[in-house]
Amino acid sequence: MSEPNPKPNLLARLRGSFEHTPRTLLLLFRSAKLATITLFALTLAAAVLPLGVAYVGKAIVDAVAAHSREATLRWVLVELALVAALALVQRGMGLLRSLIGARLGLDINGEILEKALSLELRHFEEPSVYDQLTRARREASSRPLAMVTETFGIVQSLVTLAGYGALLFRWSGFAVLALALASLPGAIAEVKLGNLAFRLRNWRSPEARKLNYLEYVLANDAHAKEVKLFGIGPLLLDRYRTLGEKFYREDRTLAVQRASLGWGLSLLGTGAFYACYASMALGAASGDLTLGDLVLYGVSFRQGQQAFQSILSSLGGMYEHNLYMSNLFSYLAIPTNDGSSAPQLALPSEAGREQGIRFEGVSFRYPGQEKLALSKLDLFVPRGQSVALVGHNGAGKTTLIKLLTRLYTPTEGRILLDGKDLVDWDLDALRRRIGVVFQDYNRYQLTARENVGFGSTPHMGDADRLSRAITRGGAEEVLATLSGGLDTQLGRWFKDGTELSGGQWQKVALARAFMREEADVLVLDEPTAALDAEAEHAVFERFRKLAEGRTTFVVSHRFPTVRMADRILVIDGGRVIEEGTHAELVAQDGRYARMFTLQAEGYR
Ligand SMILES: Nc1ncnc2c1ncn2[C@@H]1O[C@H](COP(=O)(O)OP(=O)(O)OP(=O)(O)O)[C@@H](O)[C@H]1O
Repeated sequence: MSEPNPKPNLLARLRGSFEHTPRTLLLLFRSAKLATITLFALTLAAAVLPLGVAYVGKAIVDAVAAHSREATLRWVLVELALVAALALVQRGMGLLRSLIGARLGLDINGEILEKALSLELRHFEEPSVYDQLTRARREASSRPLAMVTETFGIVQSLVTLAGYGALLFRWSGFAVLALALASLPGAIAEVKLGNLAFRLRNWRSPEARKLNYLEYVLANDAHAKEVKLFGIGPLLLDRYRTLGEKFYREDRTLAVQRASLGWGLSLLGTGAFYACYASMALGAASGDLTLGDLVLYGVSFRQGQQAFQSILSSLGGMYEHNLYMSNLFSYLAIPTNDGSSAPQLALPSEAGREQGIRFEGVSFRYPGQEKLALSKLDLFVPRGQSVALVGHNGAGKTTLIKLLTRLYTPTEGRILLDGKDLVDWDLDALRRRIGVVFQDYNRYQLTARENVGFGSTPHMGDADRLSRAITRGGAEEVLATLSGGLDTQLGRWFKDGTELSGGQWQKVALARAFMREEADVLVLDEPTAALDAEAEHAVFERFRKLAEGRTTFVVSHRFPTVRMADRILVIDGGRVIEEGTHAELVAQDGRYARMFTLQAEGYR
């Protein structure tokens, strides 16, 4: 998001306060058209009714002064009717605001999440985008409504102010001027402080995330074990408190500034009021004004001032809301390349087309990193070949898989599947062809049926496919232990959930990948690390059978698994440094052979 200019002039700030109002109103209109129109109509009524009440007040006093009982009673009844109507209008506005707020929050949150779905993996790993997303989500339920409420409030106050101004003008143009001038410094201060408050929160964003993170680590089931056993709780709590204290001090300074400035400015307004009031009272004393006029002008000045004040405080708020909306809109405008608009290139005919996966001079650098994670990789894997990737931690194996599955696009070079660049593939069609299980697979706190079925959502209701996937993933035994079968809630987050062991979760994740029966490229990125040796062997035996005719990539540190592959690639520093079958690589007596011997010795 573009940071607000640190020192824009007042006019620019004022203009900036309303920059996103039209688009927000449009959002509101789209979400709740009828309610918005009604709210606007009620706002106008709420603006006009107090003017009527003030005018009737004058009529009552004049009727009293004229000793007319009938007129007095009549005006009191009119005032009662107006006040009752005003109360009704205000209730209606309150109701509409809460309904519109709920609707708008839901719609905007939906839009934010929909956008999150279209973001690429790199966006989630970019702190600035992640901050933008967090900020957008944090206040989605309150800010847009606040902006609308504030805008309508300003319209209401402007109408009221214009009305009081007109009433007051009948007495003196100077009084109107005094009303405006006495309120001006407040306008400046509000806009300034509003800007400050937002920038404070904006600067804080990364730190605020840290605060949330500390909170999360301290009070979450997944971390509780380590936090207790390593005794890091007090240390983390201490950090949490230190950061929280810093926030508190900043907030306190701002609040004190706001309060003291507000106090000083309200004193100015009070002074202006009493100066005018004295002049009115003297006018009434000398008979230039009726008692009713004195009441009317007094009320007009006072209420006019209040209307002005509420416009001012709305301005400060508007500036903040507007900056929030600008954050939201720029988040929603992040350009994404989700493949939906990718040009669908005509493919050469099936017969003449290369079948397999080709890496051509592929290099990749993670956003914000200097080092290449993959460097000038050339590779061709014909359809049906099984490939194992081995290498030290951080060698680039997972990166290669992420590029192959198009979670990332190469920084340089290209990857072709069946002769067509991955970026030209329709993303859905591409993803349908690839089944993948990562080492950090998800544990959905949902039913077993959903945990498996998510592998192919169109087939979630296909009992045969589900059961085949469960068998292939080796998860039959896991399912057999669940009292509710496929409909058992998994995990501990929700009521009646059954927690699984690490290995059991892994089998469920494997079953999920096997739901993708159409996939002809299968990728297992160390998904068996939590399985015992016997279970891993069983998985790979099955995997081998299933994978017949399909292209497979397996990342593993275990040689009994690796050696089953048709072709082994040894990756180091983002390059393929050795390749061949197990026997060939052992014969080469290079890096692979050394790694193999080391592990074999470990098993002895
Ligand atoms: N999201 C990321 N952002 C920045 N750098 C990353 C990211 N993921 C990985 N890297 C870096 O890229 C390099 C390759 O990492 P990669 O995950 O591909 O290794 P790997 O061979 O799969 O390792 P392991 O066996 O530990 O899983 C490493 O130097 C790592 O620090």
